[in-house]
Amino acid sequence: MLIVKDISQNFGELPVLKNISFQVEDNEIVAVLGPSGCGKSTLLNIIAGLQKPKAGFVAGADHAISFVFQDDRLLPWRTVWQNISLVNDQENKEEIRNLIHDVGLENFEQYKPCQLSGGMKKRCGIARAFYYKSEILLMDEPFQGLDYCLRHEMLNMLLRVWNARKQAVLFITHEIDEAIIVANRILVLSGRPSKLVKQFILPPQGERNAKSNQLNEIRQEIISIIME
Ligand SMILES: Nc1ncnc2c1ncn2[C@@H]1O[C@H](COP(=O)(O)OP(=O)(O)OP(=O)(O)O)[C@@H](O)[C@H]1O
Repeated sequence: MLIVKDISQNFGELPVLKNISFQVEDNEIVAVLGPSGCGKSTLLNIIAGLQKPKAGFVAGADHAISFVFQDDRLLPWRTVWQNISLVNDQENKEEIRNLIHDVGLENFEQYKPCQLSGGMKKRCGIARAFYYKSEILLMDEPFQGLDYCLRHEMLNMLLRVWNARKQAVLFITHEIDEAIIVANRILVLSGRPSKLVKQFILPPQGERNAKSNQLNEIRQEIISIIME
């Protein structure tokens, strides 16, 4: 479980985050939405321990955090297999094979990043993040810049991998529909200084219909919070 308690952050005179508190349970995908520049990446950097907050604390994920960034950060001189395997000391061949299968990279194990498409690099990054045994997986707009179809393919792939492993995921995005597809819970932040305005609990994946009135209402409410 991840506990974020009363986090505030300033950059000089600029107040960015104000008293942000929430938890992410094990086996839960929580999406964070908010207007551009409200401090989503700042929050993630604080949780990852890359930045110290002005106030508040983060608990529950001190030692084991996986991070998927907007860019792929694969080692260019390593193959797909090696990029995944290197995050753990002991190589678990079966788990790597399963992950490569689940992300759809079978037969590309020996390819290097320069031989992969953008989507394939994302798949490799996701496999690597799940292979590293972490308490929480942090994802900072991992599918930004991908076209609509590819983004949907990636979200389905993420859900497939997650369903087989169920781990705590904090997913930062500015795409409302992305959050509605992938998350169990959505946290909505206001503009700077950013506060946690509201959280939405989504219906279980199997019962979720993107066109349902319930999800439309959630979508509209999120839009009105973000546009305020
Ligand atoms: N290291 C830093 N030094 C000074 N200001 C910073 C620093 N990092 C972020 N900021 C400022 O903090 C605010 C929040 O930035 P952040 O990148 O966290 O927002 P975001 O919500 O992730 O934005 P976006 O959705 O556009 O990616 C911005 O005004 C930014 O200029």
